[in-house]
Amino acid sequence: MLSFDIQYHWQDFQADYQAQLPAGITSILGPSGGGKSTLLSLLGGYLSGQGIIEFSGEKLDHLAPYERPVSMLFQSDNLFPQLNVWDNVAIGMSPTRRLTNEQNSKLKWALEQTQLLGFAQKFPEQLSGGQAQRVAIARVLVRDKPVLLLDEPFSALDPRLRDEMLQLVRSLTHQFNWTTVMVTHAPNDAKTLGGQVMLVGHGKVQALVDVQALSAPESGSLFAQYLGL
Ligand SMILES: Nc1ncnc2c1ncn2[C@@H]1O[C@H](COP(=O)(O)OP(=O)(O)OP(=O)(O)O)[C@@H](O)[C@H]1O
Repeated sequence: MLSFDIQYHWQDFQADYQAQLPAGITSILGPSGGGKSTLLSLLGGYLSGQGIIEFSGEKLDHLAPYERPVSMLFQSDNLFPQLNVWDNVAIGMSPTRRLTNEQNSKLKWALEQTQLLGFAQKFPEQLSGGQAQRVAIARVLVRDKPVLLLDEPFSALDPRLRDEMLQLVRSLTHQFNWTTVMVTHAPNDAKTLGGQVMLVGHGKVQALVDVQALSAPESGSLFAQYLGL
């Protein structure tokens, strides 16, 4: 269970987020500027607020990003351009990229899972957008953290590839029992991922419901308003 009760201010923006998220997938939807990315950055430790963040009973709020049981994937720039695919993943396990035999096997396994075995020697500039995001997912796999935060990582991909990536995140989340939280602007992404959806607006968690509610939102509900129904 990932639970949080966080207060955060920045200039005119005042946020106060509370929720409890079980293992599985939660997609965050909501209007632009409503505070979705801010919430993700607070959970990842890239911004600091007041309050409490707990994962499985462990308090995270005083931990630096790298000490948290969390991996984060951004829309782009997840890779080091000067390192090849193998090294971009290796750095997730060891800053020096010197790996034990066991770590080497794990890296190979992660490249297999993300269908990148043939790309190990390629550099980021030689990859398509989808391949680059798969490398970032391979790094998430070797880091082996139970919480995965995604900030619109697939929004620049064409629909078919985007769907493939969402399916990959969905199956890895279930396979490894991750708590995955993804910000998106597309209600369809949330439907593909399954799980639950959280509506964030005006710096607050306004609703948290099963994703099926998106297909038939109650008239007058906040989700219906957000979807323009
Ligand atoms: N440290 C910060 N630096 C710059 N802006 C910040 C910071 N913290 C909060 N904000 C502001 O917080 C508000 C919420 O932004 P945020 O990016 O979280 O919204 P969002 O829902 O993710 O929007 P979008 O869908 O457009 O990405 C904005 O007004 C933003 O300018």
